[in-house]
Amino acid sequence: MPGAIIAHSDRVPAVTEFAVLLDDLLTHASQTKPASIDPALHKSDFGDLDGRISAMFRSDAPGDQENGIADTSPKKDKTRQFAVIETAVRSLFDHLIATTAIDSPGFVQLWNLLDLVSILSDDEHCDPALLFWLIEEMLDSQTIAQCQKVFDYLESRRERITSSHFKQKHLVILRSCNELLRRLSRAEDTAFCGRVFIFMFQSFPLGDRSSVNLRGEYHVENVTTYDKSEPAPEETQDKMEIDKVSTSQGKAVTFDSTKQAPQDQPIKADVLYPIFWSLQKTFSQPKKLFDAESLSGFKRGLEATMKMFKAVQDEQEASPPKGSGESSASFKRKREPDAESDLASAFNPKYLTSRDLFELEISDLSFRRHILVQTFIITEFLLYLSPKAKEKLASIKTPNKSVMYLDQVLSDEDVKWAMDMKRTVEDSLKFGDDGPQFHRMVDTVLARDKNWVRWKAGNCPSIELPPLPAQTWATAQEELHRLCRNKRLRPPMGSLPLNFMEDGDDQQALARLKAAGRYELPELDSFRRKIADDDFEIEMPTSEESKAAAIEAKASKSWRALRIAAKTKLGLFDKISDPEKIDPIFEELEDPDADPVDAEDVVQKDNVPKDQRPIVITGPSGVGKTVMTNLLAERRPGAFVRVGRHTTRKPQEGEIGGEHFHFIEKQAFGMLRDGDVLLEYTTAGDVDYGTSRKVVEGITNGGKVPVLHLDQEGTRQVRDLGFDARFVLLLPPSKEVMEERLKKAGNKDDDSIQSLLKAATPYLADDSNLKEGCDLVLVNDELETTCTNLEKFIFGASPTEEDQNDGQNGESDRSSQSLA
Ligand SMILES: Nc1ncnc2c1ncn2[C@@H]1O[C@H](COP(=O)(O)OP(=O)(O)OP(=O)(O)O)[C@@H](O)[C@H]1O
Repeated sequence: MPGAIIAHSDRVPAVTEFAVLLDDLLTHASQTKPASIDPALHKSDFGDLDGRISAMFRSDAPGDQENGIADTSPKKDKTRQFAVIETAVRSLFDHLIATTAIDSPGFVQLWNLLDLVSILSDDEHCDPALLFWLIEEMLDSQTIAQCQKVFDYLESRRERITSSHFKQKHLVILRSCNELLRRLSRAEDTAFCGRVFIFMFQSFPLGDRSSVNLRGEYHVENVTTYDKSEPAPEETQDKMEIDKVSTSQGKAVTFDSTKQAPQDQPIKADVLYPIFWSLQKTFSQPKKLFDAESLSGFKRGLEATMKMFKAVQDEQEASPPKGSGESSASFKRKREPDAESDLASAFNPKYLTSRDLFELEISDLSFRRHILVQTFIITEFLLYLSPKAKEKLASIKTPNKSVMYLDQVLSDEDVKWAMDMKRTVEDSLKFGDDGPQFHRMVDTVLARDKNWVRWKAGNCPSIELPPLPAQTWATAQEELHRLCRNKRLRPPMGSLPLNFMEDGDDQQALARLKAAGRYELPELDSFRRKIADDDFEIEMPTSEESKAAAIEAKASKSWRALRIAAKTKLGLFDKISDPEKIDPIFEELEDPDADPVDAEDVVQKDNVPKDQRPIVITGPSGVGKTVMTNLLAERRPGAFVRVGRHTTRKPQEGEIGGEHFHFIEKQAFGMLRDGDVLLEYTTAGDVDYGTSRKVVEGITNGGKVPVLHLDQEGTRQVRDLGFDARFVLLLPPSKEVMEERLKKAGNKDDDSIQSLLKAATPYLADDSNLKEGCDLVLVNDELETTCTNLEKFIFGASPTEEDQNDGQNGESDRSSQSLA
C-alpha cells in the first residue's frame, strides 16, 4: 500500500528513492507483525537497515551527481539526509493518516512506520525529534478517544523512545502533552489526564523544571457551584445562627460564631450547606486568605464544618455503621450496600453539591476525607506564612518570589489557629479502621510535598550532584590506602592503650585496671545489635563523617565478632558469602550438644519471656521508666534492651548516643520521617523525637525484647498503627514523692522540676483516658516491688493480692498495680 503514494509524493529523486526503500522496509516488517500496536519492531525486523541507508546517502551516490547537489561536507550531507528522510516519511505518514482509520487493522502500517522512525532517530539517520513531530500531528488530527490509542503506543514504547537524544525531543513532548491536556476535560477525562501526566513524569528527569508551576498559579477554573439560596423557611430557629453577607459573587451564607447557639453543638446540616461549599472557593485559590475578612470568614466556616464532622464521627463511633463507616440514626439515607468498597465509584473529580445530597455526603467517610485533606493542605499553606517559616525561607539564596508571598506574614493568633486546626484535622483523618494508615499516608505525602515547595521557592536548583573532581577522587583513594596500611600496622589485639590509668590516684588506677569488664570477652550476641546500629547509620547517615565512622566501627565490630565466633562457631563461617554480612555467625549451631555456648544460651533463654512482643512503658518524664528498665535488665541479663529514640536535640549530661538516644540532625530526621522509617514521632518545642522501626526490629531479630519509653502521644501513634506490643502505664505515687525523687536525683534545677511536675498533672489526676488500651497500670511506689510486679506481668504470672498490697502507698485510691 505505501507504494501507492510514491508516485505522487515527491519529485526529488532522492526522496522518491527513500520512499521506495521505506515501502520495502515496511512490507518486510508487516510480514513480522501483521496487526496491532504490540510488539514493538526492532532493527533486525528491517533487515540490513544501516547498510541500505548508508548506500543511499553516500556522498558519491549517483542520484546526487544527477541533481547537482553533491557536497562533500559531512554537515551538509547530514542536513540533506535528514531533509530527504523527513520528507519521505511525512508523505507516507500523511497518506496513511488520511486514508486509514486508527481502529482498522491497516493502521499497523503507521505504528510500524513510527517504530522505524524511532530506530532511525536513535541511530542518527534522521532528526531525533521526527518521531515526536509526527506524534504531535497525529494527536492534533485525532479525536480524544483516538488519542487514547496514540497513548497506548507511547506508553508501550516510552522507555525506548525517550532514552536517547532526550534534549532534542523534550520540548516537542512537553508541547504535545500540554496541548492534549488543554483539550481534555479534567472532570470527564480524568483517567486520560492522569495517563498524560504520568507519561510526562516518567519521561522527564526528576529535577526537570519544564513543567513546574514556577509562578504559583492555582487551578481556579474548577469552580464548585452550589445552591446559594437561603435554607427552607421552617428552619426558623437556625435563622439566628446565620448571617447573610454579600460576597463578590453575589449572596452567600456564612456562619456567625457570635450568634452561635449551644456551644459544641453543630449547626443544622441545611444551614451548614452553603457555608460548607463556599469553602471550596478558598481551597482552589488560597491567596484569598491574604484578605483579613476572607480569612476570618473562612476560619468560622471551617470550624463549623469540623464541628459537624466531629458530631458525625461521634455518632458513628457510638453505633458503628455496618461495613464501611456509613451514617447512623440521624443520617437516615443510606447508600447502596457496597458502593463504598468500590474505590472507582467513590471517586469523582467534581463534587456533587445538591442540597439533597449534603447529609448523605457528610456521613460518608471517604467524602469527609476529601475535605479533610483539602483542609490539611490549606493549614499547611497558612503555616507557610508564619514568621517561623519566613525565617527558614530567608536562607534561600536565589528565591523565587512568586511562590514565597514575602509580604504576607500570619499573625501569632492565626498561626495558633492553623496549628489547632491542623491537629483537629489530623485527629479526624485517623477516624475509621484504616484511619491511622490513611493519616500516615497523607502526612507522608504532604511532608514530601514540602520539600518540593522549598525546591520551587529556591528556583528549582539542580538536584544532580556534579561529578567529583579528579583531584578529590585521587585524594580519597590515597586516604583509603593510608587507612588500609594503618590497619595492617595496628598493634595486635590485647595491647590496648593503658593511659586511662594516668587519671586519679594509684588505687583508682589499679581498680580500673582490675575491672572485670577488661578481661571478660563480650558476648557474641552483643555485637549483633551494635552492627545493626552501624548498618542503620551507614544506610541513613547523619553526615558524611558519621557514615565513615560507622563503616569503620562496623568493620572493627565484625572482626571482633568473627574472632569470638571462631572459638565456638567455626562451622558457621561457611555460610558467610558476603564479608559485609556476617549474620550467619549469630545463628545457632545445628548440633547443640557439641557447642558449649549453648549452655549460656539456655540461661539466657530463661531470661527471655515467652511473649517476646516489645514492651511500651508510658508515663510522665521522671516517673522512673529508666530505673525500672535498668533494674529489669539487671534481673534478667541479656533479655531486655531499651530502644533509644532518635532525636534532633544535643546529648545531655550522662546520655549515651545509641543507648538512650540516637542524636541526629534535623535534615536526617526529616529523611527518616519521610521515608516512613519511624514507628512514631513527636515534637517538643523545636525538638523532634521518633522511634525507628529498624532499631526495634534489630533487637527483636536478636531474640531480645525491646523496651520503648514513650510519652502519651508516641504511645497513641504506635497503638494507632496497630504496633503489636504490651503497653504498661507507669504512674507516680504522688506529686510530693515525685518532687522529692527529682530533687534527690540532683541533676535538675527547680524550674525543670516544676515543669516536669506540671506535665505530670494528668497522670497524678488518675485520668481514666490514660489507662485506656494499657495492659498493665503500675504505680511506681517502691522500686523493687513495682519491678517485681512488672516482671510477673511480663513473664505471664498474675500478680498476687499480696503483691498489690505490697505496692500500696498511703493513698487509698491509687493501687500499685492493676491489669487493664
Ligand atoms: N520507685 C522509686 N523509688 C525511688 N526513686 C525512684 C523511683 N523511681 C524513680 N526514681 C528516681 O526518680 C528519678 C527519675 O527516674 P527516671 O530517670 O527513671 O525517670 P524517667 O521516667 O526515665 O524519666 P525520663 O522520661 O525523663 O527519662 C531518678 O533519680 C530515679 O532514681
